[in-house]
Amino acid sequence: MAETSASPTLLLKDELDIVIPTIRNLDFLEMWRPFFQPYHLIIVQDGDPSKIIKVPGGFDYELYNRNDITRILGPKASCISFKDSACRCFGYLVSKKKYIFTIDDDCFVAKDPSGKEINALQQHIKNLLAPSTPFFFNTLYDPYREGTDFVRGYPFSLREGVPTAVSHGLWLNIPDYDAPTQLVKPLEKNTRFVDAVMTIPKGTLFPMCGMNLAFNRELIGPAMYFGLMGDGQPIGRYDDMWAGWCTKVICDHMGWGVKTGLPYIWHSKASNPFVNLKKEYKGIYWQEELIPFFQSAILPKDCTTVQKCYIELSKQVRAKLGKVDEYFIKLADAMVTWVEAWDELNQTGKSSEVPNGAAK
Ligand SMILES: O=c1ccn([C@@H]2O[C@H](COP(=O)(O)OP(=O)(O)O[C@H]3OC[C@H](O)[C@H](O)[C@H]3O)[C@@H](O)[C@H]2O)c(=O)[nH]1
Ligand SMILES: [Mn+2]
Repeated sequence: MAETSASPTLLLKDELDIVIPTIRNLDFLEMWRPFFQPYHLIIVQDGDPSKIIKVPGGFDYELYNRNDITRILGPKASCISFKDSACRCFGYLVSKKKYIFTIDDDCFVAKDPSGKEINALQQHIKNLLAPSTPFFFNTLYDPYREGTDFVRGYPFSLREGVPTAVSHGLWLNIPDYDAPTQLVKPLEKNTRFVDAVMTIPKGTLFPMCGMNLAFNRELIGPAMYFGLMGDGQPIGRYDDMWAGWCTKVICDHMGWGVKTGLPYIWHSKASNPFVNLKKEYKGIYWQEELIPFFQSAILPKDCTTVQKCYIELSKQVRAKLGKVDEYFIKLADAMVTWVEAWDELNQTGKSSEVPNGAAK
């Protein structure tokens, strides 16, 4: 794909929000300042709403705490997790932009093998603006990157590709391992930089991590619900996994692409594996039933919008996973509440965005 004269990043300066969940602080923004400063930030403050989160000067942002979430959503706030990074999806709800990039507050600028700092946001933008190839795998990976192309035998009828809905980035240093793996390999670091972006083939699920993720909100936003986790819930650290499975099934149905690979960020802090084990353990055996469910999920032809797909999926979750655990009945209800909140905030054009400060 030929590079436009203007850098892709500038093309989306006013079309992309950066969503950051935080229960700590935002010092990490200093390192990202050269790449993030031109963009609007949506900060979702988790935990105690009376705690003051200091935003470094010079950033254009809106900040929402739990009181804001309750004020804006009323009873629908029940679908937004508390005391879990899943709260970040509130930022997707209130954004008015076409694209979202979400990043954790312990993720820093990584360097490529040449020592050059990686502008992760720019790479995500390139990924989202270039088509995907879910129907036929290109063995030279992303055919739209400079210096590569489709290989011999690649059908010309498929070379236009399809719209890209999701760009899933990776992590150097602390990899996104589950608790058991973290426990048995406490010192393992990811030092491998793989210079590749690839489309995840249609019909294939993947473990989506919310740490370094971008998506086309206008396409897949209504399905990017980070499931009910944290306070009062029997499970944690499966919010992004849930969103990844739901969105991949819907992207496959709608004919959109999901990419993974570049960009890398530097993940600095390993969360406590014992705490993580307590959060994850039910998910570790439940997912042996969840994966077959998503692999066999079929969406009817009359599901022509993401909302209709998501509601249909929630019905199938209730019917088929409700017997695994009653949690999935609650989650199916929360999925419906999420779509209702999405439509309420995004059809009336109600803007909750205010410059540089707390929400209205
Ligand atoms: O109760 C909480 C805990 C954390 N956050 C914010 O979420 C971000 C991730 O937190 P942390 O870096 O401590 O967790 P990790 O285990 O490294 O994160 C991975 O697993 C959990 C999620 O799936 C996450 O996306 C993964 O990256 C960070 O910004 C915390 O401040 C919170 O809001 N509430
Ligand atoms: Mn982390």
